Amino acid sequence: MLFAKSPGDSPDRRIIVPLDVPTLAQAKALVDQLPQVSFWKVGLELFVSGGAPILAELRQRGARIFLDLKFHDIPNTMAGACAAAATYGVDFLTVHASAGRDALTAAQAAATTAAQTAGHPSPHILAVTLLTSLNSRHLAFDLKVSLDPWDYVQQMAMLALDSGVAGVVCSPQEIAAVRQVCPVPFQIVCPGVRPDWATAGDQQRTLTPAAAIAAGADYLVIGRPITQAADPAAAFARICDELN
Ligand SMILES: O=C(O)c1cc(=O)[nH]c(=O)n1[C@@H]1O[C@H](COP(=O)(O)O)[C@@H](O)[C@H]1O
Repeated sequence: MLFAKSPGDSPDRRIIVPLDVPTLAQAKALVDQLPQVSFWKVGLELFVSGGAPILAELRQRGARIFLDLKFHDIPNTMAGACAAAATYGVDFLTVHASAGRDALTAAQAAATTAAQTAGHPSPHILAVTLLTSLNSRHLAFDLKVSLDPWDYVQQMAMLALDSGVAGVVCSPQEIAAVRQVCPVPFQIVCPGVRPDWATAGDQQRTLTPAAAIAAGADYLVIGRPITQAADPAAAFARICDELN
């Protein structure tokens, strides 16, 4: 499962759909509704409520898995959590970049070792740079960070690269900032993606799917525009058409 995006990856294989639902039954129903989706994200809501069975279910169906638990803790705890998560055989796993260099390095090392012991390829640890629900005002006034999102994300990306993790999660608005300092094959995975026919909701720093791919995203995480559409399969197909 350790892979870099191949240049031949078609648009549909570069879209990751989050299973942001409260029960395993609802998650399975969504997976059944969207057989075209090859890459699913399991996040906090579903993992806390339903636990690991959804991961086994997705693996059995041959899907790629992004386990998005956004760990943020001291290095020893991060290492233990990432080692445990790596035994599930997932492709991507998230931690917060602001946990710091030692925690990031420990996370990737522990995940790699645990995955190998369990007979899985190592998961790619992705460092979340700055949540896409935050804007420059939140950064300046609430968090008292003096950098704007572009510079802050770039700093977090340099820290992630330097710490040995495989990539970052960032808004599509900062893809160029990341690529300036993190060469391929460092992975750039972007939520905060909104087709122009969808509402932004709580996302603050967005681009359309086509603009995000044009800017150099390796993968797009697109949730509610697909999963809360009246016809999720049609919404997914419409986004793929726009990317083609
Ligand atoms: O790590 C993530 O996936 C993530 C990071 C971030 O900065 N922003 C963000 O929205 N996400 C996730 O991406 C998904 C976006 O979903 P939608 O806003 O419905 O498209 C959610 O599952 C979020 O948890």
